[in-house]
Amino acid sequence: MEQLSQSLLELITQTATNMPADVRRALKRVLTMEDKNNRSGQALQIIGLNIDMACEREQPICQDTGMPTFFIHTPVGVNQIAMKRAIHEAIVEATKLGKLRPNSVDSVTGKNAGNNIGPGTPIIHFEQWEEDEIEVLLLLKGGGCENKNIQYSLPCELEHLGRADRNLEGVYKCILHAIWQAQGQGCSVGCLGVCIGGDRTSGYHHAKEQLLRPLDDVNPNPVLAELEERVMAHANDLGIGTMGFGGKVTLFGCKIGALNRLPASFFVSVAYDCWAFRRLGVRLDPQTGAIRRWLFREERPQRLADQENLPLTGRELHLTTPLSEEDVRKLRVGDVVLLSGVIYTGRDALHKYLMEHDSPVDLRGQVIYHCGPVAIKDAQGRWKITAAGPTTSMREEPYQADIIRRFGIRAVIGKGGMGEKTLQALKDYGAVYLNAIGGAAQFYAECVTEVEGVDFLEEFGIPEAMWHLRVKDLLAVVTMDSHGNSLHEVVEEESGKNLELIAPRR
Ligand SMILES: O=C(O)C[C@H](O)C(=O)O
Ligand code: SF4
Repeated sequence: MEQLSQSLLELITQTATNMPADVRRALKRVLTMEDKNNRSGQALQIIGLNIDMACEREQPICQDTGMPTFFIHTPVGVNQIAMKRAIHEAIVEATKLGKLRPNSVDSVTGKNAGNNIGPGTPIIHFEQWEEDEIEVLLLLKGGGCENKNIQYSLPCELEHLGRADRNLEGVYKCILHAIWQAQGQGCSVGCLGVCIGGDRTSGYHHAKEQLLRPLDDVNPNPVLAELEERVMAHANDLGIGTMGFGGKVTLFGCKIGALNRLPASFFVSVAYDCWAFRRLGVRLDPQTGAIRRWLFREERPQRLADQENLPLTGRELHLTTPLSEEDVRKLRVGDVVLLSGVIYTGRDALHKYLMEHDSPVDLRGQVIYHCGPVAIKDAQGRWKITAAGPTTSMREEPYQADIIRRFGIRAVIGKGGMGEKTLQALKDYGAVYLNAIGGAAQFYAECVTEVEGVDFLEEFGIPEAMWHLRVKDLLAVVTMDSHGNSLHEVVEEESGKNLELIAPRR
């Protein structure tokens, strides 16, 4: 098995950087469904462009390279201990090369392992089979969409939908509710893996297994096939749209499986995957570990975007940091901004820290970017940002208003929107929320012209550190302004009403 580790490294690299063929086909269709001149359409164009850039550069599609989850079938007699060792080797190497972000954090100490190895990471599921090849499927599912997974225990009451009973109608309601509760926070357009039944653990596991099915297959169970079709026919009437901007497309796949359950339990487990749906596979020679063939991978993928640069409308507003109150008060929901100057990344660890400590830099008039980049050092020892899309902002809701007030921050860039407390702070202190396009890590890395410094690297690790980034023309949409308007509130409310129309209460 001398080639095994190298084959696995190729699998990891390709999965992080090259979108699967079936997902490309689905997204290509999605791209034609939205008008390029509206917010969702422009976001989709950026997503298409980002997928092309990632593939050409062999760099991560999204900076969150997710939880490496392997589903492996081996012929009887293959040494699984040796395979596990080879997987670990490949993961460490892929992390060094910046194909994976260091994503494994000690849950007790908060320390980032730095190499993606630790208790529970990576996840490896082995099974034996009677074929004479090894099959390795890899799913890289990021944290933002993982946070939007949801498990229902039927019967239950659902907002906007009323009672969900222990039957397929109840399951249908749960699935629609799952899409609705995710809004744009899981980087819609999304794709669902669903399991009806099982227990709490096997339910989620089987839901994820559904994501291993080709998007264009037909469910072998005709009842589930019909349910999948029904979800696909109606989910796009919700109006959530790309990134929750409102629009015609919200979902590009729904795969449903079922497991037997205990009489007392009836779970519906939903695994929500973002548009950055990364899963590929390989068939390996069981003697050498060499790749015999690829699964889901397109040899020479065609470009998804129409052109190499984003077509701008000319209506974009140019802003340079530091921002004044006047700059910010002029902005209204719906404006598209091109931001230049120095911005500071900060996510969970930094927000918690700033609640109790001073900032290492003066943040008056400055911009906080909710972002955990992939960063590697070049040959001269200088930091280079190789992937840098936004992270879900809602996690900072408990802190953001206080931090805006205490430090005089004028803009927050993130994705998925924030809540009422932050909206009030934007109004009270003159600040704005800018929604960047989630997952577009190459598109945003391109805007970073220089790393001017970094704080808390040792303490917080690469994704959580405070990076001082000089950016040029970073594109984002104003979705919460300083006049009390929030696009997220509007879309959530309207899609809630649509939910009531799609599946009437009983
Ligand atoms: O961790 C990240 O960079 C992003 C995360 O996947 C998210 O969607 O919030
Ligand atoms: S940032 Fe968005 S695209 Fe990336 S892993 Fe998170 S949910 Fe997926």
